Amino acid sequence: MSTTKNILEMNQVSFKYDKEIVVKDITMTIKPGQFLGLVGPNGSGKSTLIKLMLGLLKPTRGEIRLFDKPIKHFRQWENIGFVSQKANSFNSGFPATVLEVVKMGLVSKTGMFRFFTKKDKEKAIEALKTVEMEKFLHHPIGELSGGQQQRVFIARALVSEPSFLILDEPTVGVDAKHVSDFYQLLRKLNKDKGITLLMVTHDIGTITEHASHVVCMNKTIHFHGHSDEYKEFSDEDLNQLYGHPVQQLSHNHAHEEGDRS
Ligand SMILES: Nc1ncnc2c1ncn2[C@@H]1O[C@H](COP(=O)(O)OP(=O)(O)OP(=O)(O)O)[C@@H](O)[C@H]1O
Repeated sequence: MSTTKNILEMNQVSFKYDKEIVVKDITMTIKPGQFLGLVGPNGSGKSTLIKLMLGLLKPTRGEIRLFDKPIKHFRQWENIGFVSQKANSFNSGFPATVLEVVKMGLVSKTGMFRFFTKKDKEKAIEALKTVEMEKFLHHPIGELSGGQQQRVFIARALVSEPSFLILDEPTVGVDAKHVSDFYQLLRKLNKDKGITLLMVTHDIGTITEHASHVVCMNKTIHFHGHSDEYKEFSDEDLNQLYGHPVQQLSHNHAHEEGDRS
């Protein structure tokens, strides 16, 4: 049983690339076991916030703690898995098999110049089993569909057995009929494997069905709480936040007008 109090804490974090502040006064926590959906309009600072969490950018102001440690003292990066936006866009000629791609997830642990061991291979196969892709072990990655590639990238992130997994728009490129299977996989990771999840998405209608918590941001945080409370957000609140009409579906599910594939 983990004794970690908070997986992530941000305290009044602000960031600017140049002159303009793109992330402002963000205070939020993610507790072990949560599945947090991070939503907001295009350009609202979601990817920047993820880069700050991963230590790829340094805040202009404020503090970040990972697993209860100030980020500058944090060393257990293998505890955090990351699946980036557009990870699933290998073309058909890409010269790597599914197994090779997943084993690359161990590079941060093993170092580039150490050969993979039999145990590494077993771990990679185990991760592929978790995402139900073990039968594609020797397939070239580029020959798989977008959704299948995305599962392989999740396996690559899982191979170092992280307890916190960050996914940046993982359903982009996954065809609609496989999106619900994808959420089922996330549920399995969260509920059965106890992995804390943070998922960036534009799909504000669906995420509230699956995530336990939602953060809605547009430079600053507009909502941070339980997803049931987020469902209470009115059309007007959402329209104001997105700066254009946002379509509401039944049960107050919302999705953005127009597709941004
Ligand atoms: N490397 C960069 N240099 C300068 N400005 C940047 C850089 N990356 C992003 N920005 C700007 O910072 C703001 C926030 O961008 P960010 O990519 O974090 O938003 P986002 O919410 O992830 O957007 P999207 O949903 O479209 O992916 C935008 O105005 C963007 O133009």
